[in-house]
Amino acid sequence: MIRTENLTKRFEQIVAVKDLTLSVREGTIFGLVGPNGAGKTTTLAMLATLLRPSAGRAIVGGYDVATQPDRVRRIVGFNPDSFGFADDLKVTEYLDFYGACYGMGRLERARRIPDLLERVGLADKADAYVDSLSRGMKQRLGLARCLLHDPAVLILDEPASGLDPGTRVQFRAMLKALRDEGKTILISSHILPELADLCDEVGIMVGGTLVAAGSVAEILARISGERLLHIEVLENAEGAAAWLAERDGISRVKREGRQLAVAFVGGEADQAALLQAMVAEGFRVLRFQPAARTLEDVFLSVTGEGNG
Ligand SMILES: Nc1ncnc2c1ncn2[C@@H]1O[C@H](COP(=O)(O)OP(=O)(O)OP(=O)(O)O)[C@@H](O)[C@H]1O
Repeated sequence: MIRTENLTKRFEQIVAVKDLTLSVREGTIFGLVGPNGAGKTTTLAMLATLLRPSAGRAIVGGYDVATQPDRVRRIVGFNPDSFGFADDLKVTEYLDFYGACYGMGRLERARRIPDLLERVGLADKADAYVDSLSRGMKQRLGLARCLLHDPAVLILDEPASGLDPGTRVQFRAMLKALRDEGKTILISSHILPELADLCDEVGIMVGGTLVAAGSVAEILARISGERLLHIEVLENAEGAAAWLAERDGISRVKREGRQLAVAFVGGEADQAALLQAMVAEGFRVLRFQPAARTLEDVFLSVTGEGNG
């Protein structure tokens, strides 16, 4: 449903998105995750036809975003990361305005808007001013706005940011229901665990490049050779970090006070040997523990963050 080939966007000196090739199957949720500045918003804006690619191609629902933007707009609902202005509009008026922008007739708008408000749980807010809504309610209103013209594809930029956990769970359930109705959803976040439960597949972007893509399980399996060890030493943590960084099988060491997080490739025997070597070197080891593998570890491993 969405396919990009070597999609690239340059802003003068900056390459915001570089040779991005990905595909999203119809009726699935794809999460684009990456740290700030990774190029997520730029990618989504190109797919929503708001920015023109500098090179490469993007096809949405069979239409090329560069040469058939009108076609693409008809089948895409885009929710940007900022809500924008609602200048003294009430919820219903707000949706009515956008419905008119989409070319919907008055009767169609009058029929569809109450249904949509019901669907996103805002029926009791139909006459409230948009500016008076909470952040979570605004997100749901943004979703309703995306759904006005019943698009096959939803492109949502950081929709869950700033929501409390309960609201996030509700929002996720809404997106899953839309997916189950056959919609294709591309969603971005800078927090992997936020997307992991929701998405059928995720792509991890760093510095404009896609560094990993697949199901969370596949990405986990890809880097499964590596483990994170939590080591704590009684003193001289700086010396221990420097010593560890020179050892075979250790790709990264991060120190915080006397705690060390060490990315290590090796089995149990290798771990035992490392502990022995540390002790033999004179480091007083207080704790030596392989971490349970969390999604955050995966993210840090593939993005290479946590170096140092
Ligand atoms: N209009 C623009 N002009 C110049 N540079 C831009 C423009 N838009 C984005 N960039 C740059 O492109 C890079 C990618 O930005 P983008 O907003 O796509 O990242 P992001 O992954 O969405 O980040 P965030 O999570 O912070 O929203 C950044 O270095 C940014 O400064």
